[in-house]
Amino acid sequence: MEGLAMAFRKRKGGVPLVMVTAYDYPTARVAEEAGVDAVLVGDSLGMTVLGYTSTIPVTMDDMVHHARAVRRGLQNTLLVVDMPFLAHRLSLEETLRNAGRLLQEGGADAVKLEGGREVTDRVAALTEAGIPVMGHIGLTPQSVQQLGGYKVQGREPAAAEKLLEDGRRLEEAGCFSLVVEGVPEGLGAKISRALSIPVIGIGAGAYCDGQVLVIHDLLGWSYGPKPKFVKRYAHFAEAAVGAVRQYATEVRERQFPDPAHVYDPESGATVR
Ligand SMILES: Nc1nc(=O)c2c([nH]1)NC[C@@H]1CN(c3ccc(C(=O)N[C@@H](CCC(=O)O)C(=O)O)cc3)CN21
Ligand SMILES: CC(C)C(=O)C(=O)O
Ligand SMILES: [Mg+2]
Repeated sequence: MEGLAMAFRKRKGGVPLVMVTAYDYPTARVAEEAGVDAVLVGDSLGMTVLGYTSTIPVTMDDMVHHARAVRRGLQNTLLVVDMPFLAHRLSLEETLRNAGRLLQEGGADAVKLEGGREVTDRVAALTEAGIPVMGHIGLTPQSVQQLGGYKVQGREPAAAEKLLEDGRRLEEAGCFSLVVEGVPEGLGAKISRALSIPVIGIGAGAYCDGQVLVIHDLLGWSYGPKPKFVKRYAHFAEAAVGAVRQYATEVRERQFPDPAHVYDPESGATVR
C-alpha cells in the first residue's frame, strides 16, 4: 500500500493522465464517476465559483472550505489542493503550516504550488515533511500582475530554457508531478521529455504526460476569460438558463406545480 501521489508519479510513460478541477461535492462526484486520475481543487475557484476576476483574492480558508466538500465526493481519486496566493511565499514555517491545513482540515492527498527555482526550498521542506508536492510553472495566474495578463510564456529561447531548468530543479527538489501552463507546444514536449515525473499540461500542447482542465470550462459553465486551450464538451450555462426560464414560464402560467409534484392534490381546477 502506497500513497496515491506516488502511484500517480509512476504512471509517466503510460496512457496520458487525466486531471480535472472540482470545487464542491457535485463536481467531485462527477469527476470520480467519470474516472479521472486526479482531481484538483484549484485556486481558479476564485474565478469559476466565487466571481472574482483573478485568483489573487482567494484565501487559505476558501481553499480548506472547498477542499472539504470535494473530499466528501471522492473515494479513490488523488486529491490535489492548490496553495493560494502567498500561502507559500512568506516563510518556510507558514508554508508548512498552510500545506498541513490542506491535508489535515481539507483532506488533500497532495498540494500544488506555483513557482520555479525560487520555491524549491519550500518544495524540499514539504516533501521532507511527508507532503507530496505538485509544481506549477509557465503561465502562473498568481503572478498575473507581473506577467501583465494571462499570456503565453516561454516563447523566447531564453525564457523557454529558464522554464525547462525550473522544471528540472522542481523535480530534483522532490515534486511528484508538474503542471506546465500556457506555453508553446514544443516547450511542453521538451519539458515532458526532460523530466522523469509526469508533466500535466494546460495550454501546453499534446505531448505532455497528461492534461488538466477547469471543469466549468469543459462543461461550458464559465463566465470568465476563455483561453484558446479550452474545449467545451457540454453547454451547461445555456442548458441551465433554458431550464430556469421554463420553470419561470410554468409557474407564471400555473402549469407548475402539477398534481405529480403536490401533496394530496385537490381533484379539480376549481379550487383556485
Ligand atoms: N475558468 C478558468 N479557466 C482557467 O483555465 C483558469 C481560470 N479560470 N482561472 C485561473 C487561470 C487563468 N487562466 C487563463 C486565463 C486566460 C487565458 C487567456 O486568455 N490566454 C490567451 C493567451 C494570449 C497570448 O497569446 O499570450 C488566449 O487567447 O488563450 C489563459 C489562461 C487559466 N486559469
Ligand atoms: C488550472 C489549474 C492548473 C489550476 O492551477 C487551477 O485550477 O487553479
Ligand atoms: Mg491554480
